[in-house]
Amino acid sequence: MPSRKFADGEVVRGRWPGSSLYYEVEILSHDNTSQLYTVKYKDGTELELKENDIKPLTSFRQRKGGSTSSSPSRRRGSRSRSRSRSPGRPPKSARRSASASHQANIKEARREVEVKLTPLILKPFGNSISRYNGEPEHTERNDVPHKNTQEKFSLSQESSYISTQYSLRPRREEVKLKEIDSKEEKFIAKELAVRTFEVTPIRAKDLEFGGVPGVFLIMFGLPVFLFLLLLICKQKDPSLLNFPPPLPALYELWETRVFGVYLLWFLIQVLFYLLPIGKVVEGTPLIDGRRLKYRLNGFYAFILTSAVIGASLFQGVEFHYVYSHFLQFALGATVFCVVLSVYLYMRSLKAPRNDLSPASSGNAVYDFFIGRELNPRIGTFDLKYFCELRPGLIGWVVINLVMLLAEMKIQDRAIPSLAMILVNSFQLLYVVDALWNEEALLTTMDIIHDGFGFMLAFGDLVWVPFIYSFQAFYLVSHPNEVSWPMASLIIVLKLCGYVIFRGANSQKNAFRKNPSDPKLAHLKTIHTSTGKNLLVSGWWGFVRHPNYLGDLIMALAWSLPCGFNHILPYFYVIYFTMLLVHREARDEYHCKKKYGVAWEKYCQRVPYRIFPYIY
Ligand SMILES: NC(=O)c1ccc[n+]([C@@H]2O[C@H](COP(=O)([O-])OP(=O)(O)OC[C@H]3O[C@@H](n4cnc5c(N)ncnc54)[C@H](OP(=O)(O)O)[C@@H]3O)[C@@H](O)[C@H]2O)c1
Ligand SMILES: CC(C)CCC[C@@H](C)[C@H]1CC[C@H]2C3=C(CC[C@]12C)[C@@]1(C)CC[C@H](O)C(C)(C)[C@@H]1CC3
Repeated sequence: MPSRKFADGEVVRGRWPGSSLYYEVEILSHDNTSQLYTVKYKDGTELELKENDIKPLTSFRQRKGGSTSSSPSRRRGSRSRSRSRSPGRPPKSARRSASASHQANIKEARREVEVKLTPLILKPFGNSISRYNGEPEHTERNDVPHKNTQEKFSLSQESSYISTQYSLRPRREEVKLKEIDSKEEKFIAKELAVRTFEVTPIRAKDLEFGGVPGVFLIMFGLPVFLFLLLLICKQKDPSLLNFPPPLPALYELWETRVFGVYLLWFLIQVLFYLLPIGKVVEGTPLIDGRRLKYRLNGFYAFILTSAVIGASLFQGVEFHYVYSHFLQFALGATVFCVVLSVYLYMRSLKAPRNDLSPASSGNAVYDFFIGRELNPRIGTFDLKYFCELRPGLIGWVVINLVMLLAEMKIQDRAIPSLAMILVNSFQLLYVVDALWNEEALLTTMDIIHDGFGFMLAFGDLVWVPFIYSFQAFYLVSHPNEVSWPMASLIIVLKLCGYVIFRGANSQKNAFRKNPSDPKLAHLKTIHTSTGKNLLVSGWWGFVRHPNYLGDLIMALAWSLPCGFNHILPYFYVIYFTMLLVHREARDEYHCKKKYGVAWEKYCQRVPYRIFPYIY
C-alpha cells in the first residue's frame, strides 16, 4: 500500500490550486487510490490536493513574507495579493513588499474608489475566454478569442487549468454585485475543487447511473429489452396476455450477410464524414487548453445518403430486406457496438491522462460503460462525434423509410397511411434539424463530459436507429387510420413542440455565442462568478429546460398517429421522459457546481425544471 506523508488532523500548508500561494490547512483524509489528500482551509473550503502541493508548517516558519492570510477567500479582502497579480495594478503598489500589513491593505482598499478587482474563474467553456458555443461560425472568426484562450491557459497551467482573471467594474456595479460575489467566492473555491477533481479519478459516491451495479444492469438489460420489445411488436396482438413472445434461437438471429450490409452502411457514412466539404470549427477548450477541430458536414452526408438511397430505389434494390431482417440488423449493430466498446476501452488504457473523460472513475466496469477517453480519434477522425450524428441518426430516417415501404407492401397500399406519413415527416424534421445545427452538438454533455464507451456507442448505434423508429415499425403490422382533423391537431402539437425546442436551443446558443447580441438585449440575465451569465427571461425564464419540454411535446406528437389501441408506441414518450428527467438532474448537478449561488438564484427565479407548475 502506498505510504502517506501527512496524517489526518495534521495542520500544514496547502497550495491553492492554480497559484503559488500556500495557506494553512488541516488534513481531513487521504485517498489511497487517487493519492489525494482532502484538506480544509480555515474558511471551511475543502479541496483535494496532491502530496507535492502540501508542505509542513515548519518549511514556512523561517519565511516572514509568506502569505499571512489564513484562507484563500480572504485574499480579495487582503488587497496586496490580488493587486500584485492584477493587470490594473498601479506601479506604486508594484513596489510594495508582499509582507505589507493587513491594516495597510484595508486602508488602501478604502482609498480605492473607482474600481474593484474581482477574481473570475477562467472556465474553458466560458464566453469570457471563448466565443465558441455551438452555432455555425467560421474558424477564422474564432481565431482571436481562441488565441486569447490559449494565452490565458498557458499562463494558468500551474496545477489546475483554471486561472484567475480580474475584471474592472464601475463602482456602482460593484455595490450591486458585492453581495453575490462574496457568496460566490466560496463557490469559486468549490469550482476549483471540481476542476481538480476532473483530472483525478472520481470516487464511488460520485458514480452516476447507479454506480457499478447500475451500469452492469443497463449493459445487459438494455439489449435484452430491445429485442423483447421488437419481438412483442411483431406479434399480431402484442398484449400482455401474449407475453413472452415466441423467442427465436440465437443462431437464427445471426446473419453474416446482414452484418456485411451493416458494415457497408457504416463505411459509407465514414466516407461521407471524411469528405473535405463543410467548414471546420473548433470545439470547446479541453483540459489542457487545446481545442479539437471538427468538420461540419453532417447535412451534406445526409444529402449524399438521400441521393444514394434514391438511386438504389431507382435501381430496384429490395429495401424490404431490412424490414424482414430487422432483428438480425439490430443484433449486427449490437455486436458491432460491443466490439467498438472493447476497442475504445483498450485504447483508452494507453491514452494520456489529459485525454480522459471527467466522467471516468478508475473502475473498469463503470469506465467501460461511461467511456474512459473523452475524444477518441484516429488521426483527425473523431469516433464519438461521428457516431453521435451519422450512422445511427441518419440510419433512423432510412429505417423509417424502410417501414413506410414495408407498410405499403404488407398492407397492399398504393400510398402510405397518413399516420406513417406523419411519423416519417416529423422524425425527418427532427433529424434534419440536428444535422443542420450540427455545431450545437459540440457543447453538449455528451461531447464535453461523457467519454466514448458502451453507453454512447449503444445509444448512438443501436438504441437510436432501432428504438426511435419504433412508431413506424409498429404501424407496419398495426395500421391506424388517422382522420384529417386529428392529423391537424397532431401537426399543431408537433409544431408547438418544435417552436419551443428550436426557440430555446437557438436562444441559448445565440446568447452563448454573443451575450451582447442586440437581438437578445431584452432578455434578463443573472451574473455568475464564471464570467458566463444565465438567461432568466425568454424561454429560459419559463422553465429551466424549455428545450426538453419542446422535445417531449414532439415525442408525444410522434406517438399519437399510432392511435390508442396499445401502449407500445408510447414507449418512446415514457423512455424519453425518464431519459430527460435524468439528464436534467445530471445537468443541474453540473450547473450547481459550475455556477454556485448564481444557479441557486436562477432556480429560485425559475422554479420549474421541465414542466411548468408540475416539475
Ligand atoms: N432525442 C434525444 O434522445 C435527445 C437526448 C438528449 C438531448 N436531446 C436534446 O438535445 C438538446 C441539447 O440537450 P443537452 O442535454 O445537451 O442540454 P442543454 O439544455 O442544451 O444544455 C444544458 C446547458 O445549458 C446551459 N444553460 C442552462 N441553463 C441556462 C440558462 N438559463 N442560460 C444560459 N445557459 C444555460 C448550461 O451550460 P453552460 O452554461 O455551460 O453553457 C447547461 O449545462 C436538447 O434540445 C435536448 O432536448 C435529445
Ligand atoms: C443508456 C443508454 C441507452 C442511453 C442512450 C442515450 C442516447 C440514446 C442519447 C444520449 C445523447 C442523445 C443525443 C441525441 C440522440 C440520443 C442520444 C444519443 C441527439 C443526437 C438527438 C438529436 C439532437 O438534436 C441532438 C443532436 C442535440 C442530440 C444529442 C444527444
